[in-house]
Amino acid sequence: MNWMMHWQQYFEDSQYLEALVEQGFVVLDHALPESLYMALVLESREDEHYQAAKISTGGRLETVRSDSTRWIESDPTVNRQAGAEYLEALEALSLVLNRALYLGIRSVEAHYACYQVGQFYAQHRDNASGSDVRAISTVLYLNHGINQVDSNNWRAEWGGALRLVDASDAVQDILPIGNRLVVFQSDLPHEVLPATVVRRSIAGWLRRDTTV
Ligand SMILES: O=C(O)CCC(=O)C(=O)O
Ligand SMILES: [Fe+2]
Repeated sequence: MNWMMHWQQYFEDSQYLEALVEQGFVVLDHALPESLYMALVLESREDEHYQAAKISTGGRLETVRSDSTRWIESDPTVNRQAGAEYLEALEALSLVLNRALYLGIRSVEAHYACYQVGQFYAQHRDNASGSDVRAISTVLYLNHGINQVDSNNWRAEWGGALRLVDASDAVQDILPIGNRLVVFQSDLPHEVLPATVVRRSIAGWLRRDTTV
Protein backbone atom coordinates (compact mmCIF):
# COMPACT_ATOMS: atom_id res chain seq x y z
CA MET A 1 0.00 0.00 0.00
CA ASN A 2 1.37 3.42 -0.96
CA TRP A 3 0.31 5.32 2.13
CA MET A 4 1.83 8.62 1.07
CA MET A 5 -0.34 8.67 -2.03
CA HIS A 6 -3.32 7.65 0.07
CA TRP A 7 -2.97 10.64 2.39
CA GLN A 8 -1.96 13.03 -0.35
CA GLN A 9 -5.34 12.45 -1.95
CA TYR A 10 -6.85 14.16 1.08
CA PHE A 11 -4.24 16.77 1.85
CA GLU A 12 -3.70 17.93 -1.72
CA ASP A 13 -7.14 19.40 -1.24
CA SER A 14 -6.36 22.65 0.55
CA GLN A 15 -9.63 22.50 2.50
CA TYR A 16 -8.28 19.63 4.58
CA LEU A 17 -5.02 21.40 5.33
CA GLU A 18 -6.83 24.63 6.07
CA ALA A 19 -9.17 22.88 8.48
CA LEU A 20 -6.20 21.39 10.33
CA VAL A 21 -4.39 24.73 10.50
CA GLU A 22 -7.32 27.12 11.02
CA GLN A 23 -9.83 25.05 12.99
CA GLY A 24 -7.14 22.82 14.47
CA PHE A 25 -8.77 19.58 13.38
CA VAL A 26 -10.00 17.65 10.39
CA VAL A 27 -12.33 14.63 10.13
CA LEU A 28 -11.68 12.00 7.44
CA ASP A 29 -14.48 9.50 6.87
CA HIS A 30 -13.82 6.09 5.25
CA ALA A 31 -10.22 6.93 6.07
CA LEU A 32 -8.67 3.51 5.49
CA PRO A 33 -9.21 0.84 2.86
CA GLU A 34 -12.02 -1.43 4.09
CA SER A 35 -9.71 -4.47 4.33
CA LEU A 36 -7.27 -2.84 6.77
CA TYR A 37 -10.11 -1.20 8.68
CA MET A 38 -11.82 -4.58 9.20
CA ALA A 39 -8.53 -6.23 10.21
CA LEU A 40 -8.04 -3.50 12.83
CA VAL A 41 -11.61 -3.97 14.08
CA LEU A 42 -10.90 -7.68 14.64
CA GLU A 43 -7.49 -7.06 16.20
CA SER A 44 -8.97 -4.47 18.56
CA ARG A 45 -11.46 -7.07 19.84
CA GLU A 46 -8.71 -9.47 20.93
CA ASP A 47 -9.17 -8.56 24.52
CA GLU A 48 -5.99 -9.83 26.15
CA HIS A 49 -3.23 -7.39 27.11
CA TYR A 50 -5.42 -4.32 27.46
CA GLN A 51 -4.37 -2.49 30.59
CA ALA A 52 -5.90 0.25 32.68
CA ALA A 53 -4.92 3.47 30.92
CA LYS A 54 -2.42 5.88 32.41
CA ILE A 55 -2.54 9.65 32.40
CA SER A 56 0.25 11.73 30.91
CA THR A 57 1.97 12.28 34.25
CA GLY A 58 2.30 8.51 34.55
CA GLY A 59 -0.20 7.54 37.22
CA ARG A 60 -3.71 6.21 36.98
CA LEU A 61 -6.51 8.43 38.13
CA GLU A 62 -9.93 7.01 37.50
CA THR A 63 -11.51 10.40 37.95
CA VAL A 64 -9.59 11.48 34.81
CA ARG A 65 -9.85 8.45 32.56
CA SER A 66 -11.23 4.96 32.95
CA ASP A 67 -10.53 3.29 29.58
CA SER A 68 -8.09 0.43 28.86
CA THR A 69 -5.34 0.55 26.27
CA ARG A 70 -2.92 -1.71 24.41
CA TRP A 71 0.13 -0.19 22.73
CA ILE A 72 0.82 -1.24 19.14
CA GLU A 73 4.29 -2.70 18.61
CA SER A 74 6.12 -2.01 15.37
CA ASP A 75 8.18 -5.17 16.02
CA PRO A 76 7.37 -7.47 13.06
CA THR A 77 7.82 -10.56 15.24
CA VAL A 78 4.74 -9.50 17.20
CA ASN A 79 1.84 -11.26 15.62
CA ARG A 80 -0.40 -8.26 15.16
CA GLN A 81 -0.14 -7.44 11.52
CA ALA A 82 -2.93 -4.93 11.15
CA GLY A 83 -1.59 -2.66 13.89
CA ALA A 84 1.88 -2.70 12.36
CA GLU A 85 0.42 -1.72 8.99
CA TYR A 86 -1.49 1.10 10.66
CA LEU A 87 1.75 2.44 12.20
CA GLU A 88 3.16 2.58 8.66
CA ALA A 89 0.10 4.52 7.58
CA LEU A 90 0.69 7.00 10.44
CA GLU A 91 4.36 7.36 9.47
CA ALA A 92 3.31 8.25 5.93
CA LEU A 93 0.73 10.71 7.26
CA SER A 94 3.57 12.35 9.22
CA LEU A 95 5.63 12.77 6.05
CA VAL A 96 2.71 14.29 4.16
CA LEU A 97 1.97 16.74 7.00
CA ASN A 98 5.66 17.58 7.44
CA ARG A 99 5.92 18.50 3.77
CA ALA A 100 2.82 20.64 3.83
CA LEU A 101 3.16 22.26 7.24
CA TYR A 102 6.81 21.83 8.36
CA LEU A 103 5.76 20.20 11.61
CA GLY A 104 9.04 18.42 12.24
CA ILE A 105 7.41 15.11 13.13
CA ARG A 106 9.97 12.33 13.61
CA SER A 107 8.16 9.38 15.14
CA VAL A 108 4.73 7.90 15.76
CA GLU A 109 3.11 5.92 18.57
CA ALA A 110 -0.36 4.44 18.87
CA HIS A 111 -2.51 2.30 21.12
CA TYR A 112 -5.81 0.53 20.92
CA ALA A 113 -8.30 1.90 23.42
CA CYS A 114 -11.47 0.39 24.77
CA TYR A 115 -14.07 2.34 26.73
CA GLN A 116 -16.59 0.10 28.45
CA VAL A 117 -20.13 1.39 28.99
CA GLY A 118 -19.92 4.56 31.09
CA GLN A 119 -16.16 4.96 30.84
CA PHE A 120 -14.76 8.34 29.81
CA TYR A 121 -11.69 10.54 29.55
CA ALA A 122 -12.07 13.94 31.19
CA GLN A 123 -10.93 17.09 29.41
CA HIS A 124 -7.17 17.11 28.79
CA ARG A 125 -4.43 18.00 26.34
CA ASP A 126 -2.22 15.25 24.94
CA ASN A 127 1.07 16.67 26.24
CA ALA A 128 2.25 16.81 29.83
CA SER A 129 2.43 20.48 30.85
CA GLY A 130 5.48 22.23 29.44
CA SER A 131 5.96 19.66 26.68
CA ASP A 132 5.09 19.98 23.00
CA VAL A 133 6.53 16.65 21.91
CA ARG A 134 3.22 15.45 20.54
CA ALA A 135 2.45 17.66 17.55
CA ILE A 136 -0.61 15.96 16.09
CA SER A 137 -3.14 13.60 17.69
CA THR A 138 -5.12 11.09 15.68
CA VAL A 139 -8.05 8.87 16.58
CA LEU A 140 -9.35 6.12 14.34
CA TYR A 141 -12.69 4.65 15.41
CA LEU A 142 -13.32 0.91 15.21
CA ASN A 143 -17.01 0.78 16.09
CA HIS A 144 -18.19 -1.54 13.42
CA GLY A 145 -21.73 -2.89 13.25
CA ILE A 146 -22.59 -2.34 16.91
CA ASN A 147 -26.06 -3.34 18.14
CA GLN A 148 -27.17 -4.62 14.74
CA VAL A 149 -26.72 -1.23 13.17
CA ASP A 150 -25.12 -2.12 9.91
CA SER A 151 -22.73 0.07 7.97
CA ASN A 152 -20.28 1.86 10.25
CA ASN A 153 -22.80 3.84 12.15
CA TRP A 154 -22.92 5.22 15.60
CA ARG A 155 -26.04 6.82 16.99
CA ALA A 156 -25.77 10.20 18.67
CA GLU A 157 -28.02 9.04 21.53
CA TRP A 158 -25.37 6.47 22.54
CA GLY A 159 -23.08 9.32 23.66
CA GLY A 160 -19.35 8.65 23.33
CA ALA A 161 -18.51 11.75 21.30
CA LEU A 162 -15.02 13.19 21.19
CA ARG A 163 -15.68 16.71 22.48
CA LEU A 164 -13.01 19.04 21.17
CA VAL A 165 -12.51 22.75 21.81
CA ASP A 166 -11.27 23.84 18.40
CA ALA A 167 -8.75 26.55 17.53
CA SER A 168 -11.52 29.18 17.44
CA ASP A 169 -12.82 28.09 20.86
CA ALA A 170 -15.90 26.40 19.38
CA VAL A 171 -16.97 23.11 20.97
CA GLN A 172 -17.12 20.27 18.45
CA ASP A 173 -18.75 16.91 19.18
CA ILE A 174 -17.41 14.26 16.84
CA LEU A 175 -19.12 10.86 16.84
CA PRO A 176 -16.89 7.76 16.88
CA ILE A 177 -18.15 6.33 13.60
CA GLY A 178 -16.27 3.30 12.30
CA ASN A 179 -13.39 4.07 9.93
CA ARG A 180 -13.53 7.76 10.80
CA LEU A 181 -10.13 9.35 11.48
CA VAL A 182 -9.90 12.58 13.44
CA VAL A 183 -6.61 14.47 13.11
CA PHE A 184 -6.07 17.40 15.48
CA GLN A 185 -3.45 19.62 17.04
CA SER A 186 -2.32 17.94 20.25
CA ASP A 187 -2.58 21.13 22.30
CA LEU A 188 -6.37 21.42 21.86
CA PRO A 189 -8.42 20.56 24.96
CA HIS A 190 -10.64 17.52 24.38
CA GLU A 191 -12.52 14.80 26.24
CA VAL A 192 -14.31 11.51 25.61
CA LEU A 193 -17.93 11.47 26.76
CA PRO A 194 -19.32 8.26 28.31
CA ALA A 195 -21.34 5.99 26.04
CA THR A 196 -24.09 3.42 26.49
CA VAL A 197 -22.21 0.87 24.34
CA VAL A 198 -18.57 -0.27 24.21
CA ARG A 199 -16.44 2.21 22.27
CA ARG A 200 -13.24 1.13 20.48
CA SER A 201 -10.52 3.14 18.77
CA ILE A 202 -6.84 3.61 18.08
CA ALA A 203 -5.33 6.80 19.46
CA GLY A 204 -2.09 7.75 17.72
CA TRP A 205 0.38 10.59 18.10
CA LEU A 206 2.81 12.16 15.65
CA ARG A 207 5.84 13.22 17.69
CA ARG A 208 8.67 15.68 17.32
CA ASP A 209 11.18 13.36 19.03
CA THR A 210 12.48 9.88 18.32
CA THR A 211 12.40 8.42 21.82
CA VAL A 212 9.71 5.84 21.09
O1 LIG B 1 -11.03 8.37 21.74
C1 LIG B 1 -11.05 9.58 21.53
O2 LIG B 1 -11.94 10.12 20.86
C2 LIG B 1 -9.96 10.47 22.12
C3 LIG B 1 -8.98 9.74 23.02
C4 LIG B 1 -7.99 10.65 23.69
O3 LIG B 1 -8.21 11.82 23.82
C5 LIG B 1 -6.67 10.13 24.14
O4 LIG B 1 -6.47 8.91 24.18
O5 LIG B 1 -5.80 10.96 24.48
FE1 LIG C 1 -6.43 12.86 24.20
